[in-house]
Amino acid sequence: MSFTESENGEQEKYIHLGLSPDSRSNPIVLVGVIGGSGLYHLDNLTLLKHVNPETPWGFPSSPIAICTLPSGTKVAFLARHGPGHTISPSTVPSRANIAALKSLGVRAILAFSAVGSLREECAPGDFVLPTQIIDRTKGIRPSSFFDGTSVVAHAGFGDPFANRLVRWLEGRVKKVLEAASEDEFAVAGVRPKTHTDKCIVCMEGPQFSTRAESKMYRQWGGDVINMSVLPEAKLAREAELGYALIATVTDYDSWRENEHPVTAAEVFKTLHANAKLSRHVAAAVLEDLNAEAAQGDLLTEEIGAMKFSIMPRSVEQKDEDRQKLKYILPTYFA
Ligand SMILES: CSC[C@H]1O[C@H](OP(=O)(O)O)[C@H](O)[C@@H]1O
Ligand SMILES: Nc1ncnc2[nH]cnc12
Repeated sequence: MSFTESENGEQEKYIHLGLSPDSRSNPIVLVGVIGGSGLYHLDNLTLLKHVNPETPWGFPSSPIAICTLPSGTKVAFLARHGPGHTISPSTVPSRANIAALKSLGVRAILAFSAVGSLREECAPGDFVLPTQIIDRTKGIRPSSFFDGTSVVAHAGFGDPFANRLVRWLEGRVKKVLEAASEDEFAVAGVRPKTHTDKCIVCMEGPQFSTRAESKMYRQWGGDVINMSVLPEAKLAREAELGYALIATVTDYDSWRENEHPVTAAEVFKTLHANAKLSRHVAAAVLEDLNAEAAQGDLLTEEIGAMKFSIMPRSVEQKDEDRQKLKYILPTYFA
């Protein structure tokens, strides 16, 4: 295939950004939002179309909504558990989700998740931006794009979230929560707060934790708990995408003495209010985040993150595997 001069320019721009060449045939979308439990759509957006890319790892959880902000900026929205919440946390097709977002040109993912709190100070209704993860999944979720291929890669994951992106979000989320009207967003009469520098435990589920497990996670240093941040965050790192999680607290899990342990009914009580405030936060940050993803330095730490993670004997890598991996890392598997 040959390109005109302007197409060559476009192609260079995509390769410079570490994007899949496939994104040339789609509208360029730099920011992807993954909605969790209770968050199946965003507000204030105009739907342009749905896309459903078939990736080498299958189809995403749901067709991805390509929407425009009031300014015309495009963003992609994906419902993690499907639009009707039909996919359990252990079977979310995370590889397809991350690969599909990357194929659209996405560089930054803002993921939302309903979480249980392991700390008194993180109350239902509060928002938490974690910076660390403890993995308590059980090895049953495909968690690497390199699994089953002849290519071995060891992504760095010491800082599992895109720290610069998290820092950038912190102040903005705080501001939105402070400005949100007390009556509109209060949960049990209390105004939601923002917590930073917290550690999230990702458990397998679908059952909630026992009291003993919940107490153990507190001793380990866990602050909040969910069933979804992994392998999503690992795969975003392998695909060189900036990934940050906005965790919204729904319950106190099962560690509190003399209190009943968490139930789904309790989670549902707070989901609606949290989702409403999440939409508010998304509306407040997406425009600026898109501008940062387009030309700021915010996401530069992710680009090139895999450069020295891939083991070097490329002569022994199978061509079909290189072709597959090119979908997420076109710079290294051209
Ligand atoms: C509905 S309670 C448990 C469920 O909620 C969270 O989902 P998500 O992270 O997608 O908001 C949690 O991870 C569990 O999957
Ligand atoms: N207590 C909890 N444990 C795991 N995932 C959750 N999601 C919401 N609350 C949760």
